[in-house]
Amino acid sequence: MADAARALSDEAEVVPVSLGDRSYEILIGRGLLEQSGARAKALGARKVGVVTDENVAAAHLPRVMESLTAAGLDASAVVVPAGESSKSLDRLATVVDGLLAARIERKDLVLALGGGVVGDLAGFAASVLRRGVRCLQAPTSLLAQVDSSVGGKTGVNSRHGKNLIGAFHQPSLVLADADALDTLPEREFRAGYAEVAKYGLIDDPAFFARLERNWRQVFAGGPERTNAIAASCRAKAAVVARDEHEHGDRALLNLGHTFGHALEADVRYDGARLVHGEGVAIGMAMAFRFSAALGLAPEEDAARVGAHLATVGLPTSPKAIPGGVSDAATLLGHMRQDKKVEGGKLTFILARGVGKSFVARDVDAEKVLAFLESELA
Ligand SMILES: O=C(O)C(=O)C[C@@H](O)[C@H](O)[C@H](O)COP(=O)(O)O
Repeated sequence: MADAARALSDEAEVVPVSLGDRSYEILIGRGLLEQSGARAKALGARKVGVVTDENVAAAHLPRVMESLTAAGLDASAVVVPAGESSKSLDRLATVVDGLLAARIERKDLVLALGGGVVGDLAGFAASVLRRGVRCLQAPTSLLAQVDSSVGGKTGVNSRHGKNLIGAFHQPSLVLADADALDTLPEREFRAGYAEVAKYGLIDDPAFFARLERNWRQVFAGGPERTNAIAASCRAKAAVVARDEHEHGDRALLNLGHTFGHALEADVRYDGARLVHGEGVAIGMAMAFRFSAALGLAPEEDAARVGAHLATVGLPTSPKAIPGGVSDAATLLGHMRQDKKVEGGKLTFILARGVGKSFVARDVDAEKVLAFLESELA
């Protein structure tokens, strides 16, 4: 890293992601968007193609463009509509076209400015542009800061399911600017909190217990929020460093996602009814209830998980989704498209208790169906 960028890092918390020659840093702190020009320059770019959405552009694009041009970089922007519907092949084509029109070259940078949708879309665009251009992730939502901007999963949705078209493309740097969370709508913040709680539920019961005690401070901002973000990034970085391409225990990060993605697909990614983090909250509560129903986890742990998520205002049942969802067989059909399916067999992340999650392969579809029926009754 160049000296100027190293000096700037002193003010931010730095979480390394160790992946050999593709290693990078996650910087967590205030005022990082204003440093995007210096950071991009330190990465050796001449041009930067910013990809963002209409809402984030209104809130943050001017200061990012100013920072890039002040650093002497040639900056352009592609702005997409906000919401999950932008994670489509059609939108990908317009983003790639915009980046090509701006003549973003191989040694330049794509800067993903936004939440999970923008990060996944822009990251995927960077992975295919001229067969691979580097990407700087500048996540502006809690969900993107603690999860989707880290680890290199990029992609778009298909009519067959969520994130079914994509690539692993690690970012070159992640700038998680705490200032961006100050103006995040409460529903978005809460949805991102589901992914924070996930890290405790996977393998860190002490972190989950701390969240149970201190969630109000996390919502309020200040050091407890920064601690929660940094702890989440450290947890994710460790898993990604062990298993970058999800051959093994990276699948643990999918806790709640098999049910959650099926619900998102079922409502056709209608964010007015269900956003991703809400789907994950319902999915995690279901994964614990399913684990209890299978006799794997104590009923009290399932109840405890549901109670905490509900306490912060997250939905915990598919019946809470406005407009309702399809029947159990249809939901099971969505799950059969999950990327963790192997030889047609369903894989779930189940738990033996809080902080004791594991990957369960070859889960009996009849048992899943019966469980879904009970959840919808
Ligand atoms: O990074 C991972 O690995 C995850 O599974 C994190 C998830 O929270 C994230 O939503 C991810 O994009 C889902 O991945 P998918 O492979 O199930 O599409």
